[in-house]
Amino acid sequence: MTATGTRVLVLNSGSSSLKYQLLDMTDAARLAVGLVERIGEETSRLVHTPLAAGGDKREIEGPIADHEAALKAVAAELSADGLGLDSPQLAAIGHRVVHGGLQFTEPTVIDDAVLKEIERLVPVAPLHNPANITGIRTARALRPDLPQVAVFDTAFHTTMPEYAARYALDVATADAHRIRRYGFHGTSHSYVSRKTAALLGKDPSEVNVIVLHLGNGASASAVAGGRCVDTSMGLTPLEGLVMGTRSGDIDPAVTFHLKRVAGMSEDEVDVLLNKKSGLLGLCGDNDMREIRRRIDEGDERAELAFDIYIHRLKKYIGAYSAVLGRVDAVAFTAGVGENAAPVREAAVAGLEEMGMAVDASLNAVRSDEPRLISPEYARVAVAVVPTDEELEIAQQTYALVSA
Ligand SMILES: Nc1ncnc2c1ncn2[C@@H]1O[C@H](COP(=O)(O)OP(=O)(O)O)[C@@H](O)[C@H]1O
Ligand SMILES: CC(=O)OP(=O)(O)O
Ligand SMILES: [Mg+2]
Repeated sequence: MTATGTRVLVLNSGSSSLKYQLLDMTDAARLAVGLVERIGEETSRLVHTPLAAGGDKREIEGPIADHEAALKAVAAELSADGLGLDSPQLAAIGHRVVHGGLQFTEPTVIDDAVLKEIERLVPVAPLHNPANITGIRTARALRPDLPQVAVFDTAFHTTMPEYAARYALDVATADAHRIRRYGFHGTSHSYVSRKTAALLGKDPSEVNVIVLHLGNGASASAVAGGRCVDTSMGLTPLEGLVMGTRSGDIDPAVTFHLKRVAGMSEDEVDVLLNKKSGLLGLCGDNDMREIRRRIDEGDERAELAFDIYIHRLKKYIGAYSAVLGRVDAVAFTAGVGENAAPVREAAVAGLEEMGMAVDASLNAVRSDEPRLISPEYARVAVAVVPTDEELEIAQQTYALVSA
């Protein structure tokens, strides 16, 4: 496939948001960036910045019913800046697709068969794959002639050894239903682990990195010499760390208990664990900024929620240190990891015996650049490494269509 244009539109559809970037791949310049949030609510908001047109940020408020309406609104904003989807300079549209199962280990041009497979995986990514599918269908309807490429969150984790990926479940049952650890946020874990190696002046093959992707969804991964060897999310993006609204690890028997003793239905348990738990369930807020503000005012519920979040994070740092044997770096990324200095400080506090420490003044620096926050004497580099899933998706998409 040979692309005629050099631009790629990247769509990152979340359960209630749509993030997008239009890039020119000749120099990876961002021409437009934006976000639609609170899709499906009365208070939806589109924030669009036409960087190429030198235009100011535009904010449009008002209800946007679903991801189809969101993408059409984005297309209209791009058109207004002369960057519309009808442009002959557009080479492809790259989609973040959260669950690719075992079959998708590489970026893939989307045809009907691929779309069908992504649909088959909806039960194991119920918050994410439906939004991704709507994004693909809408984009295809707008530009049926253009290649659409899926870049999967699960792809980077397919290198995990069998003993890390397989649950200790009856093998026949697990295999019949393809139940195993898939892991997510892989595009970010891959990008950030490579950037961390570069920050240390090393090749990815030379370093062992623990990546902590802390956004609304959150996951940890152990990356040895550039390959993922373990990660905290599992069959679905519910396992592992405490998240904005998801519980992360719990005793699976809690689910039987909720059904048998608390009388909840399957769907109610699903909604409880995915949407009403995590930081939100613990203290009523899922935004780390708000939690820190409440802690500063002496709010004990917010403080306990923070402590539970940090305790889980610490457990994974410990576990992945043992899995890797030698850790060269711990990298914090995504909304919370990049911005919340108190989270980084608390997660590493007390780990001096493991060679990990945070320097308070380095940790307080705000920057969009990858940076070290550990003191010089520390054996393990602790770093803040901003993720860029959109750039990574654009590069993988363009590589595929221009090959
Ligand atoms: N300045 C900040 N301080 C603390 N937390 C922040 C800050 N900015 C953003 N966050 C956190 O980042 C989260 C969103 O992260 P992000 O990576 O954008 O998530 P997602 O991609 O899953 O939507 C917010 O819920 C918020 O808690
Ligand atoms: C997989 C996942 O949890 O993604 P997000 O953080 O975008 O919700
Ligand atoms: Mg994200």
